[in-house]
Amino acid sequence: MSVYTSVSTAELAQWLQRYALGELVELKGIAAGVTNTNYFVTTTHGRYVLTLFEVLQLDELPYFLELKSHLARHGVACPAPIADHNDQFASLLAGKPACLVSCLDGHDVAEPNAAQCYAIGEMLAQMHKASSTFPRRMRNPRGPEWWSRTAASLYPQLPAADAASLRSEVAFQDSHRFDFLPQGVIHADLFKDNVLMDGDKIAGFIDFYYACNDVLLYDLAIALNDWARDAQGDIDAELARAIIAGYQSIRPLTAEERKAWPVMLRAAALRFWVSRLLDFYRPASGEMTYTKDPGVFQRLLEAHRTRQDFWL
Ligand SMILES: Nc1ncnc2c1ncn2[C@@H]1O[C@H](COP(=O)(O)OP(=O)(O)OP(=O)(O)O)[C@@H](O)[C@H]1O
Ligand SMILES: N[C@@H](CCO)C(=O)O
Repeated sequence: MSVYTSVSTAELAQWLQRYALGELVELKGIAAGVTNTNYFVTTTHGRYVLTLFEVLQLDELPYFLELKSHLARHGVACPAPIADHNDQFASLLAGKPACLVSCLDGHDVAEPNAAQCYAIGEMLAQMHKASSTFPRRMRNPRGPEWWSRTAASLYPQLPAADAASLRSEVAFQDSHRFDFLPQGVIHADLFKDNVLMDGDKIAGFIDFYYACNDVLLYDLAIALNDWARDAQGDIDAELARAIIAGYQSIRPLTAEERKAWPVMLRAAALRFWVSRLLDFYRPASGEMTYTKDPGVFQRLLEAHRTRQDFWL
Protein backbone atom coordinates (compact mmCIF):
# COMPACT_ATOMS: atom_id res chain seq x y z
CA MET A 1 0.00 0.00 0.00
CA SER A 2 1.64 3.21 -1.06
CA VAL A 3 0.08 5.79 1.18
CA TYR A 4 3.07 6.71 3.30
CA THR A 5 1.77 10.17 4.18
CA SER A 6 -1.84 10.43 5.31
CA VAL A 7 -3.83 13.47 4.29
CA SER A 8 -7.12 14.29 6.02
CA THR A 9 -10.09 15.55 4.03
CA ALA A 10 -10.11 18.76 6.10
CA GLU A 11 -6.43 19.39 5.32
CA LEU A 12 -6.95 18.68 1.62
CA ALA A 13 -10.11 20.80 1.39
CA GLN A 14 -8.11 23.70 2.80
CA TRP A 15 -5.16 23.12 0.41
CA LEU A 16 -7.54 22.85 -2.59
CA GLN A 17 -8.58 26.44 -2.06
CA ARG A 18 -5.38 27.44 -3.77
CA TYR A 19 -6.79 25.88 -6.98
CA ALA A 20 -9.76 26.68 -9.24
CA LEU A 21 -11.00 23.09 -8.92
CA GLY A 22 -14.19 23.46 -6.90
CA GLU A 23 -14.98 21.64 -3.66
CA LEU A 24 -13.60 18.33 -2.46
CA VAL A 25 -15.98 15.41 -3.02
CA GLU A 26 -13.81 12.33 -2.39
CA LEU A 27 -10.28 11.38 -1.41
CA LYS A 28 -9.11 7.80 -2.03
CA GLY A 29 -5.65 6.29 -1.49
CA ILE A 30 -3.98 4.48 -4.42
CA ALA A 31 -2.44 1.14 -3.50
CA ALA A 32 -0.06 0.86 -6.49
CA GLY A 33 3.27 2.65 -6.68
CA VAL A 34 6.43 2.32 -4.68
CA THR A 35 8.12 5.68 -4.15
CA ASN A 36 5.43 8.27 -3.55
CA THR A 37 2.05 8.63 -1.87
CA ASN A 38 -0.76 8.87 -4.44
CA TYR A 39 -4.48 9.58 -4.02
CA PHE A 40 -7.44 9.91 -6.36
CA VAL A 41 -9.07 13.26 -5.62
CA THR A 42 -12.57 14.02 -6.87
CA THR A 43 -13.82 17.60 -6.74
CA THR A 44 -16.96 19.24 -8.06
CA HIS A 45 -14.92 19.96 -11.25
CA GLY A 46 -13.47 16.53 -11.96
CA ARG A 47 -11.05 13.79 -11.01
CA TYR A 48 -7.34 14.25 -10.35
CA VAL A 49 -4.34 12.38 -8.99
CA LEU A 50 -2.65 13.87 -5.97
CA THR A 51 1.01 12.94 -5.46
CA LEU A 52 2.92 13.63 -2.27
CA PHE A 53 6.62 13.29 -3.04
CA GLU A 54 8.41 11.17 -0.47
CA VAL A 55 11.94 11.67 -1.82
CA LEU A 56 12.11 14.60 -4.24
CA GLN A 57 12.24 18.08 -2.74
CA LEU A 58 10.11 21.02 -3.84
CA ASP A 59 13.00 22.69 -5.68
CA GLU A 60 13.71 19.47 -7.65
CA LEU A 61 10.20 19.25 -9.11
CA PRO A 62 10.04 22.00 -11.78
CA TYR A 63 11.95 20.03 -14.45
CA PHE A 64 9.59 17.04 -14.18
CA LEU A 65 6.31 18.92 -13.76
CA GLU A 66 7.06 21.50 -16.44
CA LEU A 67 8.12 18.67 -18.76
CA LYS A 68 4.79 16.89 -18.25
CA SER A 69 2.98 20.16 -18.80
CA HIS A 70 4.98 20.82 -21.99
CA LEU A 71 4.29 17.33 -23.33
CA ALA A 72 0.58 17.37 -22.47
CA ARG A 73 0.29 20.78 -24.19
CA HIS A 74 1.81 19.20 -27.31
CA GLY A 75 -0.65 16.31 -27.34
CA VAL A 76 1.67 13.65 -25.93
CA ALA A 77 -0.34 11.24 -23.79
CA CYS A 78 0.61 12.02 -20.19
CA PRO A 79 -1.05 13.57 -17.15
CA ALA A 80 -1.20 17.37 -17.20
CA PRO A 81 -0.14 19.06 -13.95
CA ILE A 82 -2.64 21.58 -12.64
CA ALA A 83 -1.38 25.06 -11.70
CA ASP A 84 -2.62 26.83 -8.59
CA HIS A 85 -3.62 30.52 -8.26
CA ASN A 86 0.09 31.41 -7.84
CA ASP A 87 0.79 29.61 -11.13
CA GLN A 88 2.73 26.93 -9.24
CA PHE A 89 2.45 23.21 -10.00
CA ALA A 90 3.64 22.12 -6.54
CA SER A 91 3.47 23.27 -2.94
CA LEU A 92 3.66 21.68 0.50
CA LEU A 93 0.82 19.53 1.80
CA ALA A 94 1.12 17.54 5.05
CA GLY A 95 4.76 18.58 5.09
CA LYS A 96 5.53 17.02 1.68
CA PRO A 97 5.87 18.58 -1.78
CA ALA A 98 2.56 17.83 -3.51
CA CYS A 99 0.97 18.29 -6.92
CA LEU A 100 -2.24 17.52 -8.74
CA VAL A 101 -2.37 16.08 -12.25
CA SER A 102 -5.21 15.12 -14.55
CA CYS A 103 -6.55 11.62 -13.96
CA LEU A 104 -6.24 9.26 -16.94
CA ASP A 105 -8.43 6.30 -17.83
CA GLY A 106 -6.49 3.12 -18.31
CA HIS A 107 -4.39 0.42 -16.68
CA ASP A 108 -0.91 -0.93 -17.03
CA VAL A 109 -0.64 -4.17 -19.02
CA ALA A 110 1.50 -7.14 -18.05
CA GLU A 111 1.46 -8.91 -21.43
CA PRO A 112 1.25 -6.38 -24.24
CA ASN A 113 0.28 -7.29 -27.78
CA ALA A 114 1.94 -6.07 -30.98
CA ALA A 115 -0.58 -3.23 -31.48
CA GLN A 116 0.18 -1.92 -28.00
CA CYS A 117 3.93 -2.16 -28.62
CA TYR A 118 3.52 -0.26 -31.90
CA ALA A 119 1.61 2.45 -30.00
CA ILE A 120 4.41 2.65 -27.41
CA GLY A 121 7.05 3.15 -30.08
CA GLU A 122 4.93 5.75 -31.85
CA MET A 123 4.16 7.75 -28.68
CA LEU A 124 7.78 7.58 -27.54
CA ALA A 125 8.91 9.12 -30.83
CA GLN A 126 6.17 11.77 -30.48
CA MET A 127 7.49 12.53 -27.02
CA HIS A 128 11.04 12.87 -28.34
CA LYS A 129 9.90 15.26 -31.06
CA ALA A 130 7.65 17.32 -28.80
CA SER A 131 10.32 17.78 -26.16
CA SER A 132 12.81 19.28 -28.63
CA THR A 133 11.46 22.72 -27.67
CA PHE A 134 11.49 22.06 -23.92
CA PRO A 135 13.97 24.61 -22.53
CA ARG A 136 15.08 23.01 -19.24
CA ARG A 137 17.94 20.53 -18.96
CA MET A 138 18.70 17.64 -16.62
CA ARG A 139 21.76 15.39 -16.75
CA ASN A 140 21.15 11.65 -16.56
CA PRO A 141 21.64 10.60 -12.94
CA ARG A 142 21.94 6.94 -14.07
CA GLY A 143 24.41 7.35 -16.93
CA PRO A 144 27.80 5.69 -17.62
CA GLU A 145 29.59 7.52 -14.81
CA TRP A 146 26.96 6.27 -12.34
CA TRP A 147 26.93 2.64 -13.53
CA SER A 148 30.74 2.43 -13.55
CA ARG A 149 30.98 3.78 -10.00
CA THR A 150 28.08 1.65 -8.74
CA ALA A 151 29.34 -1.53 -10.42
CA ALA A 152 32.79 -0.98 -8.86
CA SER A 153 31.18 -0.79 -5.42
CA LEU A 154 29.28 -4.05 -6.07
CA TYR A 155 32.06 -6.30 -7.48
CA PRO A 156 33.24 -7.49 -4.03
CA GLN A 157 29.72 -8.68 -3.15
CA LEU A 158 28.92 -10.46 -6.43
CA PRO A 159 29.63 -14.10 -7.31
CA ALA A 160 32.89 -14.14 -9.31
CA ALA A 161 31.27 -15.03 -12.65
CA ASP A 162 28.67 -12.27 -12.34
CA ALA A 163 31.33 -9.73 -11.35
CA ALA A 164 33.43 -10.73 -14.39
CA SER A 165 30.43 -10.40 -16.70
CA LEU A 166 29.51 -6.99 -15.26
CA ARG A 167 33.09 -5.76 -15.37
CA SER A 168 33.47 -6.74 -19.01
CA GLU A 169 30.22 -5.00 -19.97
CA VAL A 170 31.18 -1.77 -18.21
CA ALA A 171 34.52 -1.85 -20.07
CA PHE A 172 32.74 -2.60 -23.36
CA GLN A 173 30.35 0.32 -22.89
CA ASP A 174 33.26 2.61 -21.95
CA SER A 175 34.78 1.91 -25.34
CA HIS A 176 31.51 2.82 -27.12
CA ARG A 177 30.39 6.37 -26.47
CA PHE A 178 27.47 7.77 -28.42
CA ASP A 179 27.39 11.46 -27.61
CA PHE A 180 27.23 12.22 -31.35
CA LEU A 181 23.82 10.53 -31.77
CA PRO A 182 20.59 12.60 -31.69
CA GLN A 183 19.84 13.73 -28.14
CA GLY A 184 16.86 15.23 -26.35
CA VAL A 185 14.57 14.61 -23.41
CA ILE A 186 14.20 10.91 -22.63
CA HIS A 187 11.74 9.23 -20.25
CA ALA A 188 14.50 6.79 -19.22
CA ASP A 189 12.17 4.34 -17.39
CA LEU A 190 9.41 3.53 -19.88
CA PHE A 191 8.57 0.10 -18.49
CA LYS A 192 5.14 -1.54 -18.77
CA ASP A 193 4.18 -0.37 -15.28
CA ASN A 194 4.85 3.24 -16.27
CA VAL A 195 2.23 3.39 -19.02
CA LEU A 196 -1.54 3.38 -18.64
CA MET A 197 -3.21 1.69 -21.64
CA ASP A 198 -6.82 2.05 -22.73
CA GLY A 199 -7.23 -1.03 -24.96
CA ASP A 200 -4.60 -0.65 -27.70
CA LYS A 201 -4.41 3.10 -27.15
CA ILE A 202 -2.07 4.86 -24.80
CA ALA A 203 -3.90 6.68 -22.04
CA GLY A 204 -0.62 8.11 -20.81
CA PHE A 205 3.02 7.73 -19.90
CA ILE A 206 3.51 8.26 -16.16
CA ASP A 207 6.44 8.39 -13.73
CA PHE A 208 8.73 10.89 -15.41
CA TYR A 209 11.08 11.09 -12.43
CA TYR A 210 14.10 9.64 -14.27
CA ALA A 211 13.49 11.89 -17.29
CA CYS A 212 16.63 13.70 -18.41
CA ASN A 213 18.57 14.86 -21.47
CA ASP A 214 20.37 11.99 -23.17
CA VAL A 215 20.63 9.94 -26.37
CA LEU A 216 17.14 9.32 -27.83
CA LEU A 217 17.98 5.84 -29.07
CA TYR A 218 18.77 4.77 -25.50
CA ASP A 219 15.14 5.50 -24.54
CA LEU A 220 13.89 3.21 -27.32
CA ALA A 221 16.26 0.47 -26.10
CA ILE A 222 15.02 0.82 -22.50
CA ALA A 223 11.38 0.54 -23.63
CA LEU A 224 12.03 -2.41 -25.94
CA ASN A 225 13.97 -4.34 -23.28
CA ASP A 226 10.86 -4.32 -21.07
CA TRP A 227 7.88 -4.19 -23.45
CA ALA A 228 9.12 -6.91 -25.81
CA ARG A 229 10.45 -9.32 -23.16
CA ASP A 230 8.66 -12.66 -23.25
CA ALA A 231 7.82 -15.09 -20.42
CA GLN A 232 11.24 -16.74 -20.81
CA GLY A 233 12.98 -13.39 -20.40
CA ASP A 234 14.25 -13.06 -23.96
CA ILE A 235 12.92 -10.72 -26.62
CA ASP A 236 9.83 -11.58 -28.66
CA ALA A 237 10.76 -10.62 -32.22
CA GLU A 238 7.20 -9.65 -33.23
CA LEU A 239 6.83 -7.25 -30.29
CA ALA A 240 10.32 -5.83 -30.85
CA ARG A 241 9.61 -5.18 -34.52
CA ALA A 242 6.29 -3.54 -33.58
CA ILE A 243 7.93 -1.06 -31.18
CA ILE A 244 10.64 -0.18 -33.68
CA ALA A 245 8.11 0.19 -36.52
CA GLY A 246 5.91 2.44 -34.36
CA TYR A 247 8.90 4.57 -33.44
CA GLN A 248 10.12 4.86 -37.02
CA SER A 249 6.65 5.80 -38.26
CA ILE A 250 7.31 9.14 -36.52
CA ARG A 251 11.10 9.43 -36.31
CA PRO A 252 13.07 7.17 -38.66
CA LEU A 253 16.42 6.12 -37.18
CA THR A 254 19.55 7.53 -38.80
CA ALA A 255 22.25 5.28 -40.27
CA GLU A 256 24.46 6.02 -37.25
CA GLU A 257 21.65 5.11 -34.84
CA ARG A 258 21.06 1.81 -36.65
CA LYS A 259 24.75 1.02 -36.34
CA ALA A 260 24.73 1.84 -32.61
CA TRP A 261 21.52 -0.09 -31.87
CA PRO A 262 23.00 -3.46 -30.68
CA VAL A 263 25.32 -1.68 -28.23
CA MET A 264 22.50 0.57 -27.04
CA LEU A 265 20.29 -2.42 -26.18
CA ARG A 266 23.16 -3.71 -24.03
CA ALA A 267 23.62 -0.30 -22.36
CA ALA A 268 19.91 -0.18 -21.51
CA ALA A 269 20.06 -3.69 -20.00
CA LEU A 270 23.23 -2.82 -18.07
CA ARG A 271 21.62 0.26 -16.47
CA PHE A 272 18.77 -1.79 -14.96
CA TRP A 273 20.97 -4.76 -14.10
CA VAL A 274 23.10 -2.38 -12.01
CA SER A 275 20.19 -0.52 -10.35
CA ARG A 276 18.51 -3.81 -9.44
CA LEU A 277 21.79 -5.18 -8.06
CA LEU A 278 22.14 -2.05 -5.99
CA ASP A 279 18.59 -2.44 -4.62
CA PHE A 280 19.29 -6.12 -3.93
CA TYR A 281 22.61 -5.76 -2.14
CA ARG A 282 22.03 -2.36 -0.57
CA PRO A 283 18.34 -1.55 -0.17
CA ALA A 284 17.96 2.06 0.93
CA SER A 285 16.81 2.24 4.53
CA GLY A 286 13.14 3.04 4.96
CA GLU A 287 12.27 1.90 1.42
CA MET A 288 10.07 -1.10 0.75
CA THR A 289 12.28 -4.14 0.77
CA TYR A 290 10.91 -6.13 -2.16
CA THR A 291 13.35 -5.89 -5.04
CA LYS A 292 13.06 -6.75 -8.68
CA ASP A 293 15.21 -9.59 -9.99
CA PRO A 294 18.57 -8.29 -11.30
CA GLY A 295 19.07 -11.61 -13.12
CA VAL A 296 16.39 -10.64 -15.66
CA PHE A 297 18.65 -7.93 -17.05
CA GLN A 298 21.86 -9.93 -16.69
CA ARG A 299 20.38 -12.73 -18.82
CA LEU A 300 18.93 -10.27 -21.33
CA LEU A 301 22.27 -8.50 -21.67
CA GLU A 302 24.08 -11.79 -22.16
CA ALA A 303 21.51 -12.76 -24.82
CA HIS A 304 22.06 -9.39 -26.58
CA ARG A 305 25.83 -10.11 -26.69
CA THR A 306 25.43 -13.20 -28.87
CA ARG A 307 22.43 -12.07 -30.91
CA GLN A 308 22.71 -11.68 -34.70
CA ASP A 309 19.32 -10.15 -35.53
CA PHE A 310 18.31 -6.91 -33.81
CA TRP A 311 14.87 -6.55 -35.49
CA LEU A 312 15.74 -3.48 -37.58
N1 LIG B 1 -2.47 10.51 -13.86
C1 LIG B 1 -2.92 9.33 -13.44
N2 LIG B 1 -4.15 8.91 -13.78
C2 LIG B 1 -4.64 7.74 -13.34
N3 LIG B 1 -3.96 6.90 -12.53
C3 LIG B 1 -2.73 7.28 -12.15
C4 LIG B 1 -2.13 8.50 -12.57
N4 LIG B 1 -0.91 8.59 -12.02
C5 LIG B 1 -0.74 7.49 -11.28
N5 LIG B 1 -1.84 6.69 -11.35
C6 LIG B 1 -2.06 5.42 -10.66
O1 LIG B 1 -1.28 5.43 -9.49
C7 LIG B 1 -0.40 4.31 -9.48
C8 LIG B 1 0.89 4.70 -8.78
O2 LIG B 1 1.54 5.71 -9.50
P1 LIG B 1 3.10 5.64 -9.75
O3 LIG B 1 3.48 4.35 -10.41
O4 LIG B 1 3.45 6.91 -10.45
O5 LIG B 1 3.63 5.60 -8.24
P2 LIG B 1 4.93 6.21 -7.61
O6 LIG B 1 5.08 5.62 -6.25
O7 LIG B 1 4.82 7.71 -7.70
O8 LIG B 1 6.09 5.73 -8.59
P3 LIG B 1 6.89 4.32 -8.62
O9 LIG B 1 5.93 3.23 -8.28
O10 LIG B 1 7.39 4.21 -10.03
O11 LIG B 1 7.99 4.48 -7.64
C9 LIG B 1 -0.23 3.91 -10.94
O12 LIG B 1 0.07 2.57 -11.10
C10 LIG B 1 -1.61 4.24 -11.49
O13 LIG B 1 -2.48 3.16 -11.23
N1 LIG C 1 11.70 0.23 -13.88
C1 LIG C 1 12.74 -0.08 -12.91
C2 LIG C 1 12.38 0.39 -11.52
C3 LIG C 1 12.16 1.88 -11.40
O1 LIG C 1 13.21 2.61 -11.89
C4 LIG C 1 12.98 -1.60 -12.86
O2 LIG C 1 12.08 -2.34 -13.23
O3 LIG C 1 14.05 -2.00 -12.43
